[in-house]
Amino acid sequence: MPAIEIKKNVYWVGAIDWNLKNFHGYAMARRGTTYNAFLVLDDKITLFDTVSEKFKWDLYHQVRSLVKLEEIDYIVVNHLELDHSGALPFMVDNIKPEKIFCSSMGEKSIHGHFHNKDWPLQVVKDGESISLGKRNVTFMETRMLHWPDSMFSYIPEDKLLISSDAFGQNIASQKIFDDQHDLNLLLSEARHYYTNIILPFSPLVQKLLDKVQKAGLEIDMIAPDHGVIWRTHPGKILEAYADFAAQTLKPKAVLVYDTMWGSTEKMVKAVADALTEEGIDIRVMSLKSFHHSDVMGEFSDAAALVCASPTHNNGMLPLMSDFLTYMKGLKPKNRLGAALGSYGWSGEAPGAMAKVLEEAGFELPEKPYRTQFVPAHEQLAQCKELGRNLASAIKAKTQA
Ligand SMILES: Cc1cc2nc3c(=O)[nH]c(=O)nc-3n(C[C@H](O)[C@H](O)[C@H](O)COP(=O)(O)O)c2cc1C
Repeated sequence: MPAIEIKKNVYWVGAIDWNLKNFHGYAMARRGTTYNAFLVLDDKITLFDTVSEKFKWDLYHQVRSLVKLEEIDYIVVNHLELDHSGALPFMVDNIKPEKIFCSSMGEKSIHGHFHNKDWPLQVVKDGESISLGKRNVTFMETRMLHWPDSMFSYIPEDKLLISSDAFGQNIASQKIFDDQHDLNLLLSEARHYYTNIILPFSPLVQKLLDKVQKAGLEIDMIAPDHGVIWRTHPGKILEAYADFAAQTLKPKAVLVYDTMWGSTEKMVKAVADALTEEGIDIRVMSLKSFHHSDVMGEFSDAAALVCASPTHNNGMLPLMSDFLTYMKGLKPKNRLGAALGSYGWSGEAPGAMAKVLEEAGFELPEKPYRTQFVPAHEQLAQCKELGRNLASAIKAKTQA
């Protein structure tokens, strides 16, 4: 894959990871990903970010097609997570840069990752600018978006925002610009990425968007570290982020479940029927078929989450514990929940799931509901009743 000029003398020199499914071990990438790095040819030749260690030679050859590595003067490290910094030691060895720019937390993270004290690090402050010659770079600290070290680099002369992990999507493609793809698909991938990575930091995203607006930055291109570069629709992804961060909810419910012998699944279907009859959009997802990150992607804009598991060894099934732990950590706000399941003799699972939902700040309009062994028509009718009551609460919350 050749280097691609994204602005005059600014090149994409990243790598495409076509086969990535397991994103950092906790989420699923549905379409692979890219590790984007950028090379600016100016009086000071500057490399912005690197790639995952596994792809260091891709980066090397991309850069080498434009300049000799030792001709590079500066490296900017916007984010230390290893998918962007894994190739950094290799590039530092080959480039021997005059300076490596990073945030104050970035300096700590560089030492924490590479234990290398003799790199020519230069810590930059929020709002500080450096000159590359014809261009300047202004750094904007974006602490905890999504790591303490994260920052943006803004090049005013090119109206270019290099945005680290923000505004990214996991899409592997040789078509690196937004206008080469279906916009709805991009926004859906951006939402999936946001929900699984950035959702807990939503209040900070809102502050950052405010700050960018108040600073009156002119932005006509946003270049994130994963996925496509927003050159035609930068406004759309900024708008989408405002919406994701506000957690604007739809009259929609995600029904997530696991089952051993199918009784709990029957109960879920009854709840789903009632929600559908009441006009609520639903998504039914078995944890045996869907990864926890796919469920969270669907739950992103849903007002309600229905959790269903039979009782297993006095608790819920392990896939449900896994999902609830993951979901709680992502801190979704302002949601409704319900818990139900079949049991044999002690029946703890619905109560245990309800407890986690409450701890995660969910409002539960209905008590946890359980049925002994296989639900008969009467019990399924009670599940439908639960579904109808939940639908009323969803409508009230979303004013549908
Ligand atoms: C390995 C195993 C452990 C179980 N442990 C419990 C338990 O601790 N308490 C209980 O009430 N039921 C327990 N059950 C019974 C199930 O909850 C019951 O069969 C239920 O109807 C299964 O629902 P399902 O068809 O949705 O899987 C257990 C079942 C199995 C197979």
